[in-house]
Amino acid sequence: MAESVIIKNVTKTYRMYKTKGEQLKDLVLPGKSGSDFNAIEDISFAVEKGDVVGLVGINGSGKSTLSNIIGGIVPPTSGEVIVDGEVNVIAINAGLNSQLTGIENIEFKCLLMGYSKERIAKVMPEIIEFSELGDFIYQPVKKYSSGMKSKLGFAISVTADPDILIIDEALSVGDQTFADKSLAKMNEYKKRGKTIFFVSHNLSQVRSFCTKIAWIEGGHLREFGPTNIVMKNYSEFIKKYHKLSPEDQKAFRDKLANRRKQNNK
Ligand SMILES: Nc1ncnc2c1ncn2[C@@H]1O[C@H](COP(=O)(O)OP(=O)(O)OP(=O)(O)O)[C@@H](O)[C@H]1O
Repeated sequence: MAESVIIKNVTKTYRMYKTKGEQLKDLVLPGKSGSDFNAIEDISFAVEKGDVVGLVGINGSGKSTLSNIIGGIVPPTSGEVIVDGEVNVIAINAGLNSQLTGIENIEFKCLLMGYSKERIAKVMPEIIEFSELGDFIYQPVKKYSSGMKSKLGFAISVTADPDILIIDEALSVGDQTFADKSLAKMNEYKKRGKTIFFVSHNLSQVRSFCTKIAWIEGGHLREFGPTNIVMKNYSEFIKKYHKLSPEDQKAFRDKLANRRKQNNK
């Protein structure tokens, strides 16, 4: 089978500051204050065309960072992602301009995807209908709730028919009817052999929808493989994690966070 996404030694490092002063000092004397934090570190795996990959991990593990790097929204600090085809990311805020109206956002995203004026005019009614936003489509996106933003993002992306679709928690904020409709659309994509990345905390949805799982822990890839195997291990981990006292959970998260810090002063 053909590889559709190859992730090679990808690391994303953010500079962290405790105060505004530290941040300013780092501008004047680079490297003298603040510390580096690896949101993700040395992640490598390859995905084949038609794979539906669930990205799982506890809060802050690096799922969104990885999906934004695969989608080309965020550049990696080192490593590379090789993608065969057009990628589209659906997340609550991905690629939407809050100053523009819903309609203007649709036009803008379609232009970015290289659509002609005629093609935009053709897909516009389809996108508006899928979005269920009614007259809100004429309002600036800054007036939208997170569910409404997610609806608009989902409607644009599924109509764009990309080769690779990344869905980041987009279903968790909408209403149930919209989530069902979106899940049906995602299943249609799956049947057509498209590559999908699905970021979710809803483990039963992940289990039923995904064929492979990448389990991210503290910025590292802990496991990658078939859903039945990785989800068994991940569910056991989550059960144990939830049984820990809040102090022990914090100690576990701190241990992972320390591993991600560099050059600490
Ligand atoms: N722009 C940024 N600047 C600094 N740190 C960031 C930035 N974006 C993400 N991080 C940090 O990187 C880590 C990974 O964040 P990310 O959003 O990728 O995690 P996640 O697994 O998607 O979390 P969640 O399940 O809570 O959505 C977090 O500790 C986060 O604080």
